[in-house]
Amino acid sequence: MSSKLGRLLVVNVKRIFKRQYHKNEFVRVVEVGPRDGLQNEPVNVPTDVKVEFINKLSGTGVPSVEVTSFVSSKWVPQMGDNSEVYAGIKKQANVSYPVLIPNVQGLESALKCGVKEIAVFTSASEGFSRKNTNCSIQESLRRIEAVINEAKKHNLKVRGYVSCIVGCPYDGAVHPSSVTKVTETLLSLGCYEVSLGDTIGVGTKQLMKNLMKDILDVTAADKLAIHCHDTYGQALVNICTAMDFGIRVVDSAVAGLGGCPYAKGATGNVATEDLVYMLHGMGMDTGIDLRKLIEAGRYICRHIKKQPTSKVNNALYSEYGFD
Ligand SMILES: CC(C)(COP(=O)([O-])OP(=O)([O-])OC[C@H]1O[C@@H](n2cnc3c(N)ncnc32)[C@H](O)[C@@H]1OP(=O)([O-])[O-])[C@@H](O)C(=O)NCCC(=O)NCCSC(=O)C[C@@](C)(O)CC(=O)[O-]
Repeated sequence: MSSKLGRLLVVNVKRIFKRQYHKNEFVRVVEVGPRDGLQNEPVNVPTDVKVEFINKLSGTGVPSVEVTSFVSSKWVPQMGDNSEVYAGIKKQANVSYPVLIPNVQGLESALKCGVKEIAVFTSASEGFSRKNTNCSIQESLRRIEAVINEAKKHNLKVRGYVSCIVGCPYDGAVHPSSVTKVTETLLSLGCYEVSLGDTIGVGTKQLMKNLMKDILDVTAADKLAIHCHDTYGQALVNICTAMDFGIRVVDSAVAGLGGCPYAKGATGNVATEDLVYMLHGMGMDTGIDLRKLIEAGRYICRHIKKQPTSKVNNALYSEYGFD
């Protein structure tokens, strides 16, 4: 057998094994409701409500809750109480509390609060990068490098985000190779994991497959997470597709909260309740208590005067009425 054929066989066997789900396999859910969920909320959410919301989420068994962002409050006023929120929450030993950081200025403020994990963010499309962070992708990567160099001195864990993995509200379709290139750069700069964001929820199963094939040629699945907005109702399908390729970390927001202020028309993230219901139905383990999650979703929705968009939340609530 030629060595080329041998290599091909190994790659394909690895792919087949990656597609298998094992009973009770752990899927790490990253709850982004307090940050991605609330950042675009027009109603002013009082700091004590955010703190109570995060404490309730911490009690559900979710291993990671993205708490807030240290971005400019002129750009995102809703996150202006970042330090107070971070200081106010009860930190549980088994939960990570990452915060979103755009630049060294944001990192310096976050360090004063004693954060242990941060998330940096860029985009696979130029148009979104400019609207969201007022700079090109290249410039955002330079900022990220400076942030990571500083973060390393303080032993912080750094997670990365790439937005617009299939489509951009300004530039249209995004080619997988743009996502792969930015993801590789983030990993090489020192991110322990990169979350791939379908910011405007335009992804379909086929687009997700194309992306996975491209990106997994150069990156291991255990370095990736998936972050799907549900604008077109495709989020769970796209998450399953990413999981078929071996991804086991999924971002979501309780009650389906969310949307990015710089991605017009983008609605909420996939709802954590719907995700957890699906994963448990697949025999997978998340460590999350669905009932407590529903209560956390109901709590925040009462305060922002919205109905949860989570189908599971609404179905179970109307059946059992617990709260
Ligand atoms: C990146 C900047 C700051 C550049 O904004 P800029 O205006 O170009 O920044 P600048 O350096 O020229 O500074 C202008 C002013 O902002 C201040 N400033 C500067 N930095 C900070 C900071 N860190 N914290 C507080 N203040 C800050 C700075 O001090 C100055 O204040 P002034 O002198 O005018 O009073 C701005 O564009 C920004 O804050 N953008 C963030 C936008 C954002 O948060 N978007 C949503 C998050 S991303 C997302 O949702 C997608 C994701 C992650 O969920 C995944 C997905 O779904 O795809």
